[in-house]
Amino acid sequence: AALAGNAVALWMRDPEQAALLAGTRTNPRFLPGVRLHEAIRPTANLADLAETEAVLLVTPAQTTREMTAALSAVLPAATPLVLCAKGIERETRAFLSDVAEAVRPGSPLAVLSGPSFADDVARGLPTAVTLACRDAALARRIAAALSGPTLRIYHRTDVRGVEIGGAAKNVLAIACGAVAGRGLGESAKAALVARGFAELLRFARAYGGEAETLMGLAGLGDLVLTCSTAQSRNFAFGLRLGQGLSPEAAAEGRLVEGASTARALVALARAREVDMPISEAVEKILNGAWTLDQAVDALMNRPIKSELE
Ligand SMILES: NC(=O)C1=CN([C@@H]2O[C@H](COP(=O)(O)OP(=O)(O)OC[C@H]3O[C@@H](n4cnc5c(N)ncnc54)[C@H](O)[C@@H]3O)[C@@H](O)[C@H]2O)C=CC1
Ligand SMILES: O=C(CO)COP(=O)(O)O
Repeated sequence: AALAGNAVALWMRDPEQAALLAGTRTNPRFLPGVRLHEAIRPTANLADLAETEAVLLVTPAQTTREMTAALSAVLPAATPLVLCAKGIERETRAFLSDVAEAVRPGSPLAVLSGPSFADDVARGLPTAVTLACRDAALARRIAAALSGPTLRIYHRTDVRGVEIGGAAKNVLAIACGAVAGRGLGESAKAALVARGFAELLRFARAYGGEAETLMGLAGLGDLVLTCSTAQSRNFAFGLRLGQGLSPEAAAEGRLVEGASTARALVALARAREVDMPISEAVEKILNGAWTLDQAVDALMNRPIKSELE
């Protein structure tokens, strides 16, 4: 937002961290080596966001409900909220836009997703993402306001498709990482990306997302990025699972959204009879029902069928 020429208030919950960031202009823990843009003003006071034109919510997916409620107390009802987390609410199996809509009914809501490591965006490396809002004019306005010389934002009205892409690709990236960690080869990884994408499409169709959205940045684009490199925490988590670490050890205390979302994703898929064998395998590995080798066996020994099924 700052690179696009906006004045930005950056809220964080810890007043000490906010003061430290305001003073040092660096955050060695979360963004090492990046100097905070001069147009960004850190604050620990949510009320400082009351007059902003739009709020980007970038806390973990499972905090969406509590954060939207906290924001509702300080924001005018007309302030657009842009959800940036990628996941599904674990307890309720609700999509994040439905969570925010339930807490703040009728207020403008958008979802921002797509292939974009925070580190790349903060360093001003070229990045392209998708923003969806049911109000097409608002989608265009927010996309234009946040786009800058290094960040290009496409807009759509398909909120569901964009949020499904972000949530599901994290689960699939864990599978890709596990294949890499177990040394199963690049061919297996490519097969997983392609068959994982087929799962994503099937799931989106069953839940009202548009196939074209999933073929774009928020689906295929983010799946390819997250399945390619250990710069992704989901991929790196899978990599360590593949090397034999337990889920707890593999997370290394970092946020792994795919691990939090896997069970809800699989439950939603089952509820509408969507076949998602790769996501199911990830969920079974995470809950201890299968070893990685059992998962590979199960995936390779499924009945031979048409590629389009
Ligand atoms: N890091 C990345 O490259 C990208 C992240 N995302 C998504 O953004 C979301 C957040 O991810 P990151 O920023 O990378 O995670 P992170 O773990 O680096 O940072 C999360 C931040 O949220 C704060 N936080 C955690 N619980 C909170 C709570 N209950 N209330 C207030 N603040 C809380 C933490 O203190 C931390 O500052 C995730 O859903 C992720 O999938 C999306 C695109 C790229
Ligand atoms: O969503 C991301 C890139 O688009 C970040 O992925 P990880 O959460 O796996 O690091």
